[in-house]
Amino acid sequence: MDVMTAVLTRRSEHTLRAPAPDDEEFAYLLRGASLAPDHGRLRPWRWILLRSDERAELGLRIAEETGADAAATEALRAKYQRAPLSAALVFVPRAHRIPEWEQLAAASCVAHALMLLLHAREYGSIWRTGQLATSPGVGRFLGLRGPERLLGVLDIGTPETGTAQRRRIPDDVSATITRFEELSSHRPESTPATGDG
Ligand SMILES: Cc1cc2nc3c(=O)[nH]c(=O)nc-3n(C[C@H](O)[C@H](O)[C@H](O)COP(=O)(O)O)c2cc1C
Repeated sequence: MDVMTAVLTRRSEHTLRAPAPDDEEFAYLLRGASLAPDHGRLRPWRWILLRSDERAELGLRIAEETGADAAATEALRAKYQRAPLSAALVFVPRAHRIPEWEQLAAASCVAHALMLLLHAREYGSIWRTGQLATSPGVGRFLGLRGPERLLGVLDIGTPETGTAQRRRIPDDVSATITRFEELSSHRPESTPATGDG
């Protein structure tokens, strides 16, 4: 699959079944994704893979925190078992002259590269955040340390409908592009030099 096709046909997949990549295949794909732009090559991220019952724990931690009743707890438990693999993306900011926002951008780039590589292998994925990303209980469960921050999980598996070339027509985003020469006519006049300087 060429890159443009991958970009045009990837979708966030809400319904994911087995199989998902095993640990070895995930590591292989991540190795490729790790070549995404990364100022300073700081690799400010790490991943925690959750499978089977481990995923349910995410929902249970949120249920504990929100005081969910039995039915809501069960719903949360099921919610976080939707996909065969949940790959938690942990942002690991490095103490470095490269500002933190650039490191966060690098972590986002690696996630997108990974999603495209998964898609090219006919896996589906969706980046999920919500309560999960801000829950202190989930952070403790995942063993986050110091300044680390959970950026969410990539749910990964095989899309129910297959990845059959659901090519999309991209929106017209030309209005977001300005040619510099168009800007210049609106620039304020430079103040003429006065006085005897
Ligand atoms: C940082 C981030 C967080 C997201 N969190 C969620 C989420 O919590 N739940 C969800 O259904 N989708 C989530 N998404 C997926 C977006 O909703 C999705 O990418 C968007 O609707 C466009 O759909 P597409 O990926 O199929 O093109 C997230 C995407 C990003 C980049």
